[in-house]
Amino acid sequence: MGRKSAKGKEKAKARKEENKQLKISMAEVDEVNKIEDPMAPLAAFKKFERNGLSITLECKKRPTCKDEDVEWAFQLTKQNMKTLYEKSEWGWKDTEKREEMFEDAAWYLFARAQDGHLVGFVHFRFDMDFDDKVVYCYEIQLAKEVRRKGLGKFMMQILELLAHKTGMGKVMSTVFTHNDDAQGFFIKTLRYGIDETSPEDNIYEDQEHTYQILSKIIVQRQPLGKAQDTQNTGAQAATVKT
Ligand SMILES: CC(=O)SCCNC(=O)CCNC(=O)[C@H](O)C(C)(C)COP(=O)(O)OP(=O)(O)OC[C@H]1O[C@@H](n2cnc3c(N)ncnc32)[C@H](O)[C@@H]1OP(=O)(O)O
Repeated sequence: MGRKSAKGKEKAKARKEENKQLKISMAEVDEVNKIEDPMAPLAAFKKFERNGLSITLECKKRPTCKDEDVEWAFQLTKQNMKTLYEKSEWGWKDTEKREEMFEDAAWYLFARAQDGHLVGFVHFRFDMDFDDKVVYCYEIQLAKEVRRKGLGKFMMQILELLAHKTGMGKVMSTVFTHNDDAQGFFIKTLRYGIDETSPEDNIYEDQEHTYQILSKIIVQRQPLGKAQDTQNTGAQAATVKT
């Protein structure tokens, strides 16, 4: 066996560095998933009082949610999305969707009306997507009576703030190309772009897909160590237009 070339050594070193960084990132995501209430430093975002709505927002990890609340979220998702899923390459399967929504790794941002009944939710996760630490929005679903009043935008802005506070690099979501409401909402209003991992961005992919992966980069303006610094809350919130 001959000697490895200098180039080969450099590549191996770079790969080792990448693996090391990946392990660090994974450990950081694990730490974030242990936070009890990631919205604690975002008190100003726990109320939405606008356009005739008076809504309370609460952020919970799935194991601390009531089963009946997650079941309500599942039923709303089915009501809003079943037809859209049936038009996609995935189809709709009650068991699969329910299992996904009940997984321990799920986080919920619930929206409640003044009398306590649920009107909407976001199911999201702090996770790794390839090499990136991300907040992945699995689902945003609102009841019909509270739509087009700014609540969806407000909830997605909370997700961006959570990503910022916890040092995640982007917020991602998967959206059907035939869901005009969601396309308008994510691309035009929230200014999400097509993620590099979206199937149409893959030059080796010639199959047509009915979904796109969208994302928004979160610019980190402070070191991760200060991610939970509550004194910065006002300044962070001010950077987000609601
Ligand atoms: C990752 C996923 O979960 S994809 C699936 C998304 N969920 C669904 O499709 C379920 C049904 N829809 C909904 O639950 C909601 O309508 C959402 C989440 C899409 C949007 O939430 P809303 O509270 O209704 O949106 P919000 O009022 O914040 O809208 C802000 C802006 O987004 C845009 N927008 C919102 N809904 C729509 C729509 N149906 N069509 C086009 N643009 C829209 C508009 O510019 C709107 O501003 P405007 O009302 O002043 O024109």
